[in-house]
Parts: sequence; structure tokens; C-alpha cells
Amino acid sequence: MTTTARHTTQLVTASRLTKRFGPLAAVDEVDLSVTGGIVGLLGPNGAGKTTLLRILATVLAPDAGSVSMLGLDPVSPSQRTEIRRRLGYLPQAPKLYGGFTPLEMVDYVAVLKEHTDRAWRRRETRDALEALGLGDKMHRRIRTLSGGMQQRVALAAAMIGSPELLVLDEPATGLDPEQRIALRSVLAGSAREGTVLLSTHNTAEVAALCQQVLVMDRGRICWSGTPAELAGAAQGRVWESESEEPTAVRSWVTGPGNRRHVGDPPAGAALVPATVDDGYLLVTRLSR
Ligand SMILES: Nc1ncnc2c1ncn2[C@@H]1O[C@H](COP(=O)(O)OP(=O)(O)OP(=O)(O)O)[C@@H](O)[C@H]1O
Repeated sequence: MTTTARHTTQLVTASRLTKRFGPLAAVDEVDLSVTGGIVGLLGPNGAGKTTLLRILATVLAPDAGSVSMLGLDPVSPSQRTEIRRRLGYLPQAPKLYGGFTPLEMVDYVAVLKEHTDRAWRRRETRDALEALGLGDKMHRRIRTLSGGMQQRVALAAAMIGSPELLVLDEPATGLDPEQRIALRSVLAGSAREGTVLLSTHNTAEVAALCQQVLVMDRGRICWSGTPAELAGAAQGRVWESESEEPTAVRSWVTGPGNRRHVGDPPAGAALVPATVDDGYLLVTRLSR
């Protein structure tokens, strides 16, 4: 692993990145700049998050625009190979070999990444599986593990070798609350060494973990900033009442006889402190 990459200020940049499926622009002229830490990608179903992450992981080629990963250009075959060596990717629906054990699966991925030192692979594989709470499942066939355990095997495979850049598509899917919280520590550890870019639907995760948030909607990045700034976007614009409110852009029931609203509060409205959820709901509605 080179030390220069650790000091690359712009780890991921994209300019007018576009991917079309027929008439649909799943990723629509996206500009992006990721410099470090843990970056959360939020957005509604179908916003284009997975498509964007697949492009960044070099699994999918864009139709237009350019991207630079770790200072390298994925269009060049040799640089694409170098990116893949230095990047860890968790797809949305990871494919694992059910007949392998977690130990064999993660070791296999390490071999594909050209880690030739067997003793190193053995140690790193065990460490990764143990960090993800699979210490006692290493020798079981993957097909006999639960969905959440299989997700953690796929995470261990993505993390093997402490990649400089981790691209994780909904990493907490299927994890129970205890494992979700444990994953936060693991990702915080990864971010001390490199950069983590993850997609999620969980705003609490973003608030707890991420230094930067990107909100995507209809193929575009419609907002970016810190989690506190996302909550701040709705500050003074969230109120509660018992009735529907015509000036609200979003309203939802929070309990018997109580509704929460985001939008333009009427005079005398009972304002409440804004959360990351409120900010997210506001910026995705305002982007339309
Ligand atoms: N291979 C494909 N062929 C055709 N359309 C596709 C393909 N992959 C994605 N799409 C479409 O592109 C859009 C973006 O999909 P994508 O999976 O990137 O969204 P997402 O933000 O990850 O959604 P989710 O939160 O539901 O996972 C959707 O309208 C989807 O139907």
C-alpha cells in the first residue's frame, strides 16, 4: 500500500457523471468531491445511490462525465486494476459462495486482491471476521448462516486489507441493533485509516457516524453538508399540531392526535427542534 494515497486530498471526484437506463438518467450529471472521513449517501428508493456507487466501485461504466478515484482514472485498464486493488466494495446484494466458510470466502477475496502472503491473509481474515462478531462462525458453511451473518461476511470481505477507500451499499442491511452499533465502531476504525463512502436509509446512522452527508434524489446530488447542517436546514421550520397544515411540505403522524410538520410554520406554531430526519425530508421535497 502506498503512503502517497493516504495524503490524497481529493479521494473521489466526479464531474457531470451520468448513467442512463433507456430514457431514465439514474445518475444525472453528478458532481462529487470526497476528501475523507465517513461520508453518508442518503436518498429515496430509486434515487440513483446504488448506480452511483457501482460506478465509483468501477463495476459500471458511466455514459458521460468523468470520475477520479484515489487520484486514478478508471477508464485506463491499468489504473482501474489499481483502483480495484486499493478499494473495498460491498454491493447492495453481495454474492457469496454458500459452500465456502467465512474464512475461505474472505481469504478468497484477499487472494483476488493479490495479497500473496498466506500468514498475513490468515491473520487479517480472522481479525476482520472477529471485528464483525463472527469469531465463532468462521468454520460454518456460509449457506447455514443467517442473513445478517452473511451480510457481515460480505463486509469482512470488503474490508480485508484495510482499503484506502471503502464503498459500502447499505452496509447495515439485515443487522440487528447490537450489530449495527458494533458496525459503527468498525467503520469509525476504518475511517481512521482511510475513507468510507456508504449509502443508507438510516438517518440516525448518518447522524451518529458521518462527517459529510450527500442527499441524492432523481439522479442528482440535491444537498451536501454535515449532519448538523442537514438538521439545521429545517431549524425553525418544524412544528407540531393536532391538525393538517396547508403550509407544510411534509406532515406525518407522531402519535395519537399529534402530527409533525416541515415547511413554512404559521404564526404562533409550536416549533420543535429539527432533526436530521426533518432536514432530509425538507431538502428532498424542496429539490422537486
Ligand atoms: N440495470 C438497470 N436497468 C434498468 N434500470 C435500472 C437498472 N439499475 C437501476 N435502474 C433504475 O435506476 C434508478 C436508480 O436505481 P438505484 O438502484 O441506483 O437507486 P437507489 O437509490 O439505490 O434505490 P434503493 O434505495 O431502492 O436501493 C431506478 O429507477 C432503477 O429502477
